[in-house]
Amino acid sequence: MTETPLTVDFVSGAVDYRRRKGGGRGQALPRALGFRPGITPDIVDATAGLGRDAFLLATLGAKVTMLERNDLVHDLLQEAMVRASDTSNTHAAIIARMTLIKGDAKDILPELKPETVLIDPMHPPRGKSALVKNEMRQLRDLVGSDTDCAELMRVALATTLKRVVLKWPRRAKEIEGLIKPSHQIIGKSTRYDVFMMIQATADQS
Ligand SMILES: C[S@@+](CC[C@H](N)C(=O)[O-])C[C@H]1O[C@@H](n2cnc3c(N)ncnc32)[C@H](O)[C@@H]1O
Repeated sequence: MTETPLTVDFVSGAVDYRRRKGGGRGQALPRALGFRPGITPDIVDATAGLGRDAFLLATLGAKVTMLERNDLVHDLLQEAMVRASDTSNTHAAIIARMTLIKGDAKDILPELKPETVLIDPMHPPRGKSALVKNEMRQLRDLVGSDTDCAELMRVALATTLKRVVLKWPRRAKEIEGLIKPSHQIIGKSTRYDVFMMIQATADQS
């Protein structure tokens, strides 16, 4: 059977379902990033990928700057943003809150000096690889394993003003050499490690 090519789609399927039926600000990701009643952070998504997290955050009202270093993934995102904008006023309003930049976040974050950063690198391969979703496997085939994610975390922790959130598989090995997170939000398969900058500085002293 031929495999469907990797696509980015903000108007149908799982992404659309999550927009319409998802748990809003109560979901683990927005909570980890500091969404509160009346507070909507501006976010830099340093590892944009297929844009699903960024789109969800923009749906919840956040301005999201997406960084993606892979040329093909960047272009898929850009095309999907144009298609979504043309679909409806609702989608156009969400996409208007999303900005896409091509390049390596390790170089761009120091220029942006962001307040809140999300980092979701390609995760280490799981033992039960058949369970890895098809599109994630296709993305991994394209971009590789993000073996520099420890360095990306170090740059993010050094340049972000308020909060860095690392999205990581719940049971995966820790990234070596990182300071301890201020707190964690643990879901069924995913864990969010939250690094608050004031505490991160205090921990290092
Ligand atoms: C696991 S995917 C992110 C999935 C994304 N959170 C989503 O909701 O679709 C990781 C992506 O981050 C990109 N990436 C990894 N390290 C990066 C870096 N230092 N700068 C820019 N992009 C990076 C990879 O090319 C890949 O497309």
